[in-house]
Amino acid sequence: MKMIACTEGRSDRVEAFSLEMINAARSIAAAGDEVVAFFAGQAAKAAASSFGAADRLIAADAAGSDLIPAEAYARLLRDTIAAEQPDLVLVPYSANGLDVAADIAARTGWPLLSYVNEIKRDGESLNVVAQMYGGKVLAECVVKLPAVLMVNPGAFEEAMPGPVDAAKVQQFDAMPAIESSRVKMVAIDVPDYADVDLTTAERIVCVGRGIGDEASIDIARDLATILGAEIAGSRPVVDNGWLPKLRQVGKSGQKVKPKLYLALGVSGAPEHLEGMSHADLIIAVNTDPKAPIFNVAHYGATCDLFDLVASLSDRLQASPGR
Ligand SMILES: Cc1cc2nc3c(=O)[nH]c(=O)nc-3n(C[C@H](O)[C@H](O)[C@H](O)COP(=O)(O)OP(=O)(O)OC[C@H]3O[C@@H](n4cnc5c(N)ncnc54)[C@H](O)[C@@H]3O)c2cc1C
Repeated sequence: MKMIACTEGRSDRVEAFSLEMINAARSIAAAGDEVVAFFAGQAAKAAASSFGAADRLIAADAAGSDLIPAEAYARLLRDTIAAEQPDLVLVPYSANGLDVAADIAARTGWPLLSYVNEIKRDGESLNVVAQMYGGKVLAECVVKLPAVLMVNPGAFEEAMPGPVDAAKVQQFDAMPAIESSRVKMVAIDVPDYADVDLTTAERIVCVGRGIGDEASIDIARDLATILGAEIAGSRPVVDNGWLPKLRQVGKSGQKVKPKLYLALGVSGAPEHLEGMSHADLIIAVNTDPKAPIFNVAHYGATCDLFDLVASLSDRLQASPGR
């Protein structure tokens, strides 16, 4: 079986979820199978020095531009699929991947399964566990190959980074596809980290919509201060203007990996998990025992966050240093 693991990166860095796509393919590869990493973007050199867990790398080098629209990425991937004839294409659930996976499935006629968390091999088919309803329901599916799977970042461990054998790197110019693309990506707005950089925080207290209103964030902020943690929020909290955008965790926010992640009133939608599921220790507080955040939490409390935060803050203040 031949598998293409789609990867991404910008400037001189590859996205961590790229290594997860390679590992997802590796996890179902049997002897004699081949895992081919596909990359399109400016970070082709970084891809060649990171994706050694794949058997080969096909890199479409957008040397002059970080602005690669999904339309161009999909076209480059389609050409690669036509040349390689893979049995399986793994695409990350990313802004780019959302467009690319649909394009590939529509044009090849292959089935597409989205929000994939688990993949097991069964002869010519795959048994796949995919999320539905923001992760509240898990669907067990059997899909015949060839197929396209859009895999949730955070669902698989990252493969060990390392260089790809130079003889196994096939590089070509992505610029013609970018220049002829009907969609032009004009700019990428990178956040200014002068205020806070959650990506380097060791402890994070994250509030979700369960916090109720802006004023109530103060009780979580006080707990964060006691814990020496940064305060963060899920997207609805940020969309409501209760916390600044730089403090949003998730797909369209920051990807964090603190030693402690305390999630208060966060449901654990896939887009949120993408930003925090690799934290060393996740503690979740939610009144709903079926909240998907408990699927990734190491410890969980099914209770009202206000009760827990109040008594935890009191206990910590009563015995500092514990
Ligand atoms: C393309 C795209 C990108 C996205 N990017 C992001 C992103 O970067 N980050 C992000 O977070 N989301 C993102 N989302 C949104 C995501 O799908 C969810 O809607 C969002 O994460 C839900 O936020 P939440 O958990 O705070 O709210 P909800 O899903 O409303 O959950 C609130 C939770 O609080 C619990 N609760 C309520 N009251 C209490 C209480 N008193 N005590 C304890 N628990 C309580 C409830 O049981 C519930 O589980 C994105 C969505 C899309 C489509």
